[in-house]
Amino acid sequence: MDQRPLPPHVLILPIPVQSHVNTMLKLAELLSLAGLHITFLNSDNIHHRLLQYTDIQARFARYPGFLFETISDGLPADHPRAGQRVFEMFDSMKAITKPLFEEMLISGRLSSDTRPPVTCVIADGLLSFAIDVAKEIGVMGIAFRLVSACCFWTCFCIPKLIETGEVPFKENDMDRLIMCVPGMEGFLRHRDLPDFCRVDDLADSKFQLFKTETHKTPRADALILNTFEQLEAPILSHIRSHCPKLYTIGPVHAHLKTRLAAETTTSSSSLSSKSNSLWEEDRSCMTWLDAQPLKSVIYVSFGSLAILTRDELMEFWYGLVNSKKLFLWVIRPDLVAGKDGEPQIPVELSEGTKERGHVVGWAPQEEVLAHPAVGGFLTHSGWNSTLESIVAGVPMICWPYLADQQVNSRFVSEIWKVGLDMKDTCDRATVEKMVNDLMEVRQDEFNRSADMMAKIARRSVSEGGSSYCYLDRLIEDIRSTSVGAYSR
Ligand SMILES: O=c1ccn([C@@H]2O[C@H](COP(=O)(O)OP(=O)(O)O[C@H]3O[C@H](CO)[C@@H](O)[C@H](O)[C@H]3O)[C@@H](O)[C@H]2O)c(=O)[nH]1
Ligand SMILES: C[C@H]1CC[C@@H]2C(C(=O)O)=CO[C@@H](O)[C@@H]21
Repeated sequence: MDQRPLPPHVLILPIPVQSHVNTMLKLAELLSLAGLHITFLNSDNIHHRLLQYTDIQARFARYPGFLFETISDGLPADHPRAGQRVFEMFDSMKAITKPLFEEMLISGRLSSDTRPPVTCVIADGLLSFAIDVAKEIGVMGIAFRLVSACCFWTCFCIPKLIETGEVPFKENDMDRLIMCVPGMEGFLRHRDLPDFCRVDDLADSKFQLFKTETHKTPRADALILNTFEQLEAPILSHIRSHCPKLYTIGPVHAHLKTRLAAETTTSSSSLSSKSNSLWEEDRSCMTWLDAQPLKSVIYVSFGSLAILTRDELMEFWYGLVNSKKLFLWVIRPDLVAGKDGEPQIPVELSEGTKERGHVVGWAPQEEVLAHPAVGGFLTHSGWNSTLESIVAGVPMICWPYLADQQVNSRFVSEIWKVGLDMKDTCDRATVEKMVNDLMEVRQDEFNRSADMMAKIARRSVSEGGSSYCYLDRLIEDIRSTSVGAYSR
């Protein structure tokens, strides 16, 4: 066996959905900046959409060791890949993607005379099969779970929730406190648990997926989380007692910006870390924002997967118009369920929107949140949106839709105090009141808190910050384990 150290070659496997791909592409670029070889394994569906709406090939061409590969997600081309149906992907990936992935790694066809063999696998934290394959071929297997530490830890405590009878819910007292999740005893209620805990039958496939996959995480050689120490310290210490090799490198989007800015080559300065959008961005919103007063606009977006009923859409719409505040709203082409034709929009809504609103199908969200005219964010509490809002110092109104969003919204309002939790309600009066509380009545209070948290977040990804140091340590560990790869 040739004992010369193998150059590090990392294979990255995301769950094929917008936010996971987006964040893992940013990690891939951070590792490429450090000179590591990267093979990024997208699904055919995602790869096609990235080529359609981004300059992804050109952007990554500057990294000679970077290569895109594709693999089937096992779903039919016309599958919606959104809403609760997104979870069907896990069955198809286990049935179809897993054997293809295994063959890809074991056959060694990702290496050649000019490309070293894979020496490390970084896989989405819910794809434990990829860690098993990494072990099989004797290379480092790292889980990257794309949710908050508080959500990860809540999922990790699912067996305790079952043991103590907290799940399934016995009574419908959704405000009863949960006392068996260490670190969350004083404020986590039943309604704040991930939505897949709201089941009567524990054999529910989504419930079992999160319970099983989360509990397999310690089998990985290490765990990466997109968070920063100062944001979730108490929870991170609980996680480290089970996953001692834990790298907190977030907010990843801000971390990449910092490292690209530090690059001396002129090409990197022109290559701002663009978003990796799967929809066409409508930049008219930036021109519209330029014409608005400071902190006068509430930005509204429910991420890439949430699906609203028509009634929910109307309640948000009336609440926004009745608040008399300016609003910028992302209404994705597939946001509203059963959009069979465009029923008549009430005149008071169309008039109010014409006067104070701007609607786009997809926005350059990081740029929007950084715009001085934006004073608030009505969000579904997806983890990337939450981190982007924290870094931008923009207070939030949280209307969680699924999974981790319920936990995130509770932390935003009760622990980090950078917003309001609108969980489990959707009526125009509440929307109007919360928008006015955030944008007017309590604006100074939330801005002070949000500004403080933004400074801490930015410091963590600056040189010498906790996330900056953890990323350096991750890169060093990948390099050193590459030496012993294939001989484990
Ligand atoms: O008009 C838009 C709207 C969103 N975004 C971006 O899309 C991403 C959305 O990510 P996120 O806020 O995390 O929401 P989801 O797309 O819903 O993400 C899924 O995956 C996340 C990470 O696991 C989870 O936290 C969420 O709950 C889950 O729904 C963010 O980076 C946004 O900047 C845009 O660029 N333009
Ligand atoms: C897109 C969904 C698939 C799983 C993700 C997740 C996680 O724990 O990684 C939680 O639910 C959703 O937010 C994500």
